[in-house]
Amino acid sequence: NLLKVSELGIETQYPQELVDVLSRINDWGLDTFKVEELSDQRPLTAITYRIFQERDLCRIYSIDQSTLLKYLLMLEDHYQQVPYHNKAHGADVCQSMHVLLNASALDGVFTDLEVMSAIFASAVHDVDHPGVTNQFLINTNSDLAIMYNDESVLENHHLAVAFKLLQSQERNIFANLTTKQMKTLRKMVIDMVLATDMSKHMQLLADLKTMVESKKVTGNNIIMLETYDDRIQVLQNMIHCADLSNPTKPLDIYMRWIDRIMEEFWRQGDKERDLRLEISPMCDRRVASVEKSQIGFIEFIVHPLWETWADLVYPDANNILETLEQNRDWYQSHIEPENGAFSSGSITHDPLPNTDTIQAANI
Ligand SMILES: COc1ccc(C2=NN(C3CCN(C(=O)CN4C(=O)CCC4=O)CC3)C(=O)[C@@H]3CC=CC[C@H]23)cc1OC
Ligand SMILES: [Mg+2]
Ligand SMILES: [Zn+2]
Repeated sequence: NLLKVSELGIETQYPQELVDVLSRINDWGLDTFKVEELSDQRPLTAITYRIFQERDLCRIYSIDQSTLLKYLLMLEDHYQQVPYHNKAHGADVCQSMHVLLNASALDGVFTDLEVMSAIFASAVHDVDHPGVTNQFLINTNSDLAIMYNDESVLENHHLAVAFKLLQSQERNIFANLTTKQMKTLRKMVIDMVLATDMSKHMQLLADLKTMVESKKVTGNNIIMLETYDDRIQVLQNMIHCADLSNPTKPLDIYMRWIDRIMEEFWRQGDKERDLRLEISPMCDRRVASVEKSQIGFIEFIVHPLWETWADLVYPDANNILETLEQNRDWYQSHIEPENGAFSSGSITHDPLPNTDTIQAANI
């Protein structure tokens, strides 16, 4: 088992099973929940450590393995125990980003530093998330909203926590980067995590569409990105896609993410009800229509984004888009029937949002 610990980075009673599950590290559809169970609740450390090994980043950047483990374990401990935005989500987005970076249309496009920045940004992107939205933090005059003046409150906080944890010498995984490399990494990580704020979604998607229309490729269909703005725009859309990847995963895995996000939204709705605040979209557990919310989420947000991403890296994301459309069709055909006026329980009230609802959702 000692060998296993150094290879895996964490202690576990199931070393062989964990090694077997992690052998799918490069696949879309790795079961993050299985890693969570088999790693003794250390999915973020297990997955991120494996990706650093897979990409040989410790050798390339002289990162001491015990320093990396200390940082990852501390980072993981700073994810809160909330239903969805917990360490399993961080691990899932990190692994999804890792797979997206392997698109053949992006072969050789990004430097090792950009790749490490993207993996790091994904691992840290929701650290210390309190399980409520930016709007809720603003509406309740929270300390975080005061600290960040209502602008990308959560995303600024995730970044501050992630970089603060680097400040101790025993956890500074970037100690051997040059000053210039660290400056570049820090800027790219900030730009990527800030791009996970859903209020940036429409602008990000519009810019991606423009890039797709004017796409320049080399002879063997590899995307050419000449400026920092082009390069960071692709990385921002990539982390945004990874953050919105639940509906593109195998249906059984997708359903388990839905259970978690809905419980987190409903707990926020419970708080809003107690505070006599207007209950946010999809947050009222008494009038929930989970299927309709997912269809709206896919139709208005997830599919437009993934359709455009699939264009950019054509044909590398075709299977992902296919699974998304199959999952959408599944929910379309499983909408609970409109209940009669006298039925109890979850009668559905959520109308599919028209555009001003979407605008109102401040996305
Ligand atoms: C697995 O399922 C989900 C996973 C994540 C999210 C997130 N949602 N959001 C916004 C909430 C407000 N939004 C809306 O209400 C838009 N909208 C409607 O008006 C009807 C249906 C619908 O989606 C936009 C997305 C987040 O901000 C979370 C944090 C970051 C990324 C996605 C997360 C939503 C999911 O299922 C609805
Ligand atoms: Mg977030
Ligand atoms: Zn996230």
